[in-house]
Amino acid sequence: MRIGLGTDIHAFADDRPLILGGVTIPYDRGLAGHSDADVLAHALTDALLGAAGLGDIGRHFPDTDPAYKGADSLVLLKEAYRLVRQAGYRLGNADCVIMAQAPKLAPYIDQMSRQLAGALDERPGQVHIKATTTEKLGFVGRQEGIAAQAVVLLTVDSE
Ligand SMILES: Nc1ccn([C@@H]2O[C@H](COP(=O)(O)O)[C@@H](O)[C@H]2O)c(=O)n1
Ligand SMILES: C[C@@]1(CO)OP(=O)(O)OP(=O)(O)OC[C@H]1O
Repeated sequence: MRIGLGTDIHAFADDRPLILGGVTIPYDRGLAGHSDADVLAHALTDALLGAAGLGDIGRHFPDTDPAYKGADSLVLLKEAYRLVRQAGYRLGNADCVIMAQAPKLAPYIDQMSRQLAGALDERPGQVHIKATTTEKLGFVGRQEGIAAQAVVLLTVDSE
């Protein structure tokens, strides 16, 4: 088995949709980024790449490349996992946490699991997601942005 850790942070921005785990969340602001700024999908992508020893999201999908401007992060996640599978690994499970003071994310968590697992062609039960505030502390608490972390376990693919 191999373990991987991913962390990502994006600042809030006006006039952007808020997309987390492939789900568009109704809110008055979104996140700034070169892609759709799906901070959760990016953290999971980095965890998968890290576990397989394949670097990070910026190495595979640079934010200097116009091809990824406005990119759907689920497409990037899917491509990263294709590389992970090609390297001979398969997802055991992922556990993720979103740090957001607002909005309330609990109603959307199951949908995010389905979206992320769907992009990987794996089962929703393999991608667990949680949300927490930071009790109004720090940049998350001041509602300046959202952070996400993910850990994954990969197994050696026996197929
Ligand atoms: N953006 C968020 C943050 C948290 N939740 C849910 O609320 C619970 C309590 O959060 P605390 O930060 O006060 O511990 C947390 O366990 C989540 O279920 C949420 O839905 N959206
Ligand atoms: C996804 C990419 C590429 O569009 O851009 P961003 O949306 O800015 O996201 P980030 O997590 O800062 O880095 C990865 C980038 O390469």
